[in-house]
Order: sequence, then structure tokens, then C-alpha cells
Amino acid sequence: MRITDIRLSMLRVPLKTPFKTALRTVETVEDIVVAIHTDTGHVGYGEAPATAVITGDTHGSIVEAIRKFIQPRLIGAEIADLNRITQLIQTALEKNFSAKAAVEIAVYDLFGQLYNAPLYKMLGGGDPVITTDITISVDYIDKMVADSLAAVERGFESLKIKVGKDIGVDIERTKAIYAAVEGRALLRLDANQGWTAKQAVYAIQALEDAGVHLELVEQPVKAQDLEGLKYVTERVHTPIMADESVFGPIEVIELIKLRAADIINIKLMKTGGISNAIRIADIAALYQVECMIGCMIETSISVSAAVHVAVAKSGVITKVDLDGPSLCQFNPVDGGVLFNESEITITDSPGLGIREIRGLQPLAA
Ligand SMILES: C[C@H](N)C(=O)N[C@@H](CCC(=O)O)C(=O)O
Ligand SMILES: [Mg+2]
Repeated sequence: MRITDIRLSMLRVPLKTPFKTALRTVETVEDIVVAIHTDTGHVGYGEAPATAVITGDTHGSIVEAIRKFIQPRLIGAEIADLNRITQLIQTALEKNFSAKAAVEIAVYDLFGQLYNAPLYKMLGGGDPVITTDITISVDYIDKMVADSLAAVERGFESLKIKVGKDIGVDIERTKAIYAAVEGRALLRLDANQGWTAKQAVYAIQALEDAGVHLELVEQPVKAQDLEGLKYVTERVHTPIMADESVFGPIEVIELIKLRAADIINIKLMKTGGISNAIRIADIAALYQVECMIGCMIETSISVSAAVHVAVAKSGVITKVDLDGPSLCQFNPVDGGVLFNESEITITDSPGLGIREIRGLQPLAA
């Protein structure tokens, strides 16, 4: 099975409600979809969101990285040579992790199709059912409480509460939501870099003193502020998770050695795809550091790939934040992973199992 062509499209899917974090507000998924065609007629799919404020990737940079740097290396490549292909992708250019991720995901999809097995089985197997949290956007306190209660009614037992806008209001937001859902859902906070290290310690200790139990606090400080992250981690009981501070395996090794965080959030759009996500999971397992697997504003195309990784690496990926498809007004994909609110199930179809994607707008070659 050899690669003959790589075609790019734009996919737009409106969100159910605006997604609001300390970094940005998004109303519609607008992602680049990669379709890798082969001489056997098999097609593999991947997807890249343009999360410029986190990864630096834009639609233009994703398209340019694939067309000018990655695609020329892959035409004619044999899918069975998976490790050679992932190496070609990762070394095609610096950074551009979302472009690399989209192409790698499509290649792994084809690798599963080549051997007629669902991807997670090719990655080592596991229980094909996992449970995700759902994000509660940062907003007025009453709105966040109402959104949290509605999420619990939909069956979500873990809520990822976005904070990081105003330290005083963030403490009140969290207390109000905790009081409303206590005993029915676990709370994770994600400040998306919105606090200073001292503010984070103040807020988390205030919540601990008030008896608010948090499962974890994600990325309290600026991405580059590893010392600040370590400062927070050392001073609170609540586990601290690194998200924007770590992208690839080398950064993860540094973070673990520094003991700057307790948990690592792996995202395919930060790692450049599946090969480095697996490396990070294996490194974390060696050091006995827990991981979450997360996503950006993505549809079920690329989130499916993360689900396969989560299942295959469930020994170390103990927390799942793969709510992208649940945030979308509709699922543009036929076949593959089943996203049913908090419950995600992988079917037996080969690769990612995607049969068709509706609403693709092809980009001129
Ligand atoms: C969607 C997911 N629950 C999430 O919160 N992901 C990111 C932010 C994604 C984005 O801004 O596109 C995170 O910070 O964990
Ligand atoms: Mg985060």
C-alpha cells in the first residue's frame, strides 16, 4: 500500500455554545482535513485545528507545511514502513505540530487498514470503552453553575472548569459550582495560563481551606514559566497538571526531572501526532507520572486517533479530556469511534474506521 496523493479540505462545524477560555473564544470548528490516498484505493484521514494561541499553527501554516515540506517526502512511501514515515514527517520541518499530527493520524489510519485491525489493537490493545469529561466555559458564575448542572444531567461525572480570568471571581466560580454538583461530579480546573504563580497558590490554597476538593488544576501559569509551575506544585496539595508548558518528549523529560508538575496533558496537536504521544506515555510510565489525554477544538476525526492512543496506553493515561465531538452541533463523520456524551466506544473497523466525512470543502492543490 503506497501513498499516491495527499488532499486537503476545510471542515466547518458549529459548536453547541461558544467555547470560552482565558486565551480565546471559539464558535465554530474550522479545521484542515487531510486525506491520504493510496494505490490500493484505501484512504486515511487526519485533522488539524489552527490553535494559534497555543501551538502557533494557523490554517495557512498548516497547509503550507503539508504541501511544501511533508507531502513531497511521502509520495510513494510504503505504509508498512510506519516508523520510516513518521520519521520523515517529524523531520520535514521544525515545529508545525498540528500539520505533522494531521498527516501522522492519516498514516496510522492506513496502517490499521493495511493489517485490517482497529488502530488501538495495532498500538497494543486495551478495553475499547473510555469515559471523557466535558468543558464548562468561563463565564458569569450563574451561567457556569447552570452549564455544570446541565452537564451532570447529561451524564458527565467529570467537569473541566475553565478559569484564569480574574482570581477573585475564579475562586467564587469554583466554590459555587462545587456546591451545586458536589457528590455528583469531580471538578478539574483549567486556568489556561491565566494566573501568576503566587495567585495560583493563593487561589488553590483558598479552595483547599474551604473544603473544595479538586481532582487537579491544569496549567495555572504561563507556558514558559516552568519555575512558576514548580513553585505552585510544591506549595499545594491539589495535583497540578502541565498542558501548554509541554509539547514533545524532550520537554516532558525536563519537566519530570524538574518535578514541575504532577500530571502531563498529552495532546496530539502538541506532540505532532501519535508517535510522540506514545513516546511521552512510555516516558511518563517509566517515571510513574500520570497522564491525561486532551484535545483542542477538533471533531471526531482527530479525536478518534486520541481515543485509540488512550485505550492502548490506559495504564498511564488515566484521565481523558476528549470532549471535542460533544461540543460540536453534529458529527460530520460516518463510521469509526462512537461518541455518546461521556462514553466513547471504539468499533471493530480497521484503522480509525472512518467511512465518510460530510461537508468537506476541498482546497485547491
Ligand atoms: C477542548 C478541551 N476540553 C480543552 O479545553 N482543550 C484545550 C484548549 C483548546 C483550545 O483552546 O482550542 C485546553 O486548554 O486543555
Ligand atoms: Mg488545558
